[in-house]
Amino acid sequence: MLKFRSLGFPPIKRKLSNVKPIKDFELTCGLEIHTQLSTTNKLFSGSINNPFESISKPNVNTSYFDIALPGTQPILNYEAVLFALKLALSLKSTVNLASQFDRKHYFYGDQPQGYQITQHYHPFSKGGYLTLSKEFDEINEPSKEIRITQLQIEQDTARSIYHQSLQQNSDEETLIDFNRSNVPLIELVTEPDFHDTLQVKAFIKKYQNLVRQLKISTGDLEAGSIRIDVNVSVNEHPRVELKNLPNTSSIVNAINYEYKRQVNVLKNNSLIATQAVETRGWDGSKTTVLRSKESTMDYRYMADPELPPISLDADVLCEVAKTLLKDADECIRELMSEPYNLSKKDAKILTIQNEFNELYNNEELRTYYVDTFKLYTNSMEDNKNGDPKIVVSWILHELLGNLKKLEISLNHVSRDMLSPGKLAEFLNIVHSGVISNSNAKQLLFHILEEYKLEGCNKSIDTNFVTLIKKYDLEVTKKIDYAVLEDGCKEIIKDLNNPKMIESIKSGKKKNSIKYLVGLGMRKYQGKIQAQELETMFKKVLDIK
Ligand SMILES: Nc1ncnc2c1ncn2[C@@H]1O[C@H](COP(=O)(O)OP(=O)(O)OP(=O)(O)O)[C@@H](O)[C@H]1O
Ligand SMILES: [Mg+2]
Ligand SMILES: [Mg+2]
Repeated sequence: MLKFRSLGFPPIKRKLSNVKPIKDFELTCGLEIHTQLSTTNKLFSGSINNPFESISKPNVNTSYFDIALPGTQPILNYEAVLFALKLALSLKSTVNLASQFDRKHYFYGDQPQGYQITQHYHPFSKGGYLTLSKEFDEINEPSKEIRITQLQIEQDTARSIYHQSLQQNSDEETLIDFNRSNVPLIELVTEPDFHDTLQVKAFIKKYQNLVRQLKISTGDLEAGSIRIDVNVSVNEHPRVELKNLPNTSSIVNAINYEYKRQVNVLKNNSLIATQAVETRGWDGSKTTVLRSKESTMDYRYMADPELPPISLDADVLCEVAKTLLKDADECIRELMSEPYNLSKKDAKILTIQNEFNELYNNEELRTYYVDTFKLYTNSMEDNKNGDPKIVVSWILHELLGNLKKLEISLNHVSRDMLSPGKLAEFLNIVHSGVISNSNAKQLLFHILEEYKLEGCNKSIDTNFVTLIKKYDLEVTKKIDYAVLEDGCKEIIKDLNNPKMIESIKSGKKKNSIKYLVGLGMRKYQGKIQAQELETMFKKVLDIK
């Protein structure tokens, strides 16, 4: 059996370059994006919606309707409508208060109904846009609006698995797994507004972030929760539709290839397509013809007589709009200004959900940061001391790292043992210098680990002052500098590496002093601040 998650081409690590424009030939692209919705049940049946079900368990989430037994009828799952509404409203798309379903007829093994239920004549919503910017999305123009043509709700097909038959002399056979059949999809169609690959890449990323922020999809391209067809044309010539693009690098590389190919065809005075729209696939290095669409496909669209229109009340739209979160760019901008003054990088990490993550979502993370920041800076005002930057660095580097390592959800810890107030208190203690940074990191890990071992029970001791005493983690207050100097000299002597010492002294490998500091921390069991040790090593080595 094929392992679904590993299907596709290996991701390309190098940075994807933008398309190189060829004089007098303008590239134009439009996208069709299919997004699997993470509703509990499927679109028109009560089956469990789990397109990631193990491939070794085919057809387990399948009902009679999903395999199209005659006589079975669709019943619309309104959770999918709610998800579509969230997306449409976020994209400022005008929602149709009475959209309808149509049948798109074609014959294929993974579509036993003989048609796909989609929305052709009266789609769910029309219009809308997503704005890209140079500042946040790394495009070349200061700002670029990509217009949305429409959003439509439709059902996914089953999954075809092609493999060689085990019987002698027989051809390749196709297995069909119906777990994916009837999973809800939204097809988003954009206007042909893209003129380079940076814009395409930026749009995909922003769209992925949006569906993750809305919690309507895992937004994963490689795993197939988002599948994108790209339409490519040059100047006023017909578009070519590209399919089978499993990830962003394939999309960018296929557009680059297709643009050059079409320009060459035009330079040779040939036609791009003999029929209206040619569909081509991507094999990892070139595009090849799959079919010439309109000539062979007559979908015979017709309204589905078994499904009434999706009738929505304008009040419902207002209620759903109220539940939507603030625009991600706005959140990033806010975090980059007073009082937080975060770097763009940190503000983005707090706001954007880069991957589907069960341990925290970014709304929780950002709120946790903001609450901790406020409590920490309030207490700073009382004692006129503190460094607001340590809040973000502890949350992003220490806390998140530990949560991932221990597989604990932020939601759990932030509700009880490490509320924003508790973390602010902890950071105050760290800043006061009672405990060294490295011991504080260990203490944080320790209490989280205890929490996990106790089955995430809130009865964990988080009285930091007593814990520091209990584990003897307090920094030595009265440092005898003469003793420390001897200690540092001893470390250098034991290290017995004159080459390294020379390179530190000469400034060639300045940072290697951190290695010495590490040795010092070990020697003094973290009871001396790293800074004190670094100063002493510099003194001993006569570094200014
Ligand atoms: N001149 C053009 N150059 C590039 N893309 C174009 C051009 N004109 C239209 N497009 C794009 O073609 C796509 C048309 O998608 P749409 O779903 O409407 O039709 P389709 O591809 O014929 O149907 P299907 O859903 O069956 O594939 C849009 O993404 C649109 O932006
Ligand atoms: Mg298409
Ligand atoms: Mg389409």
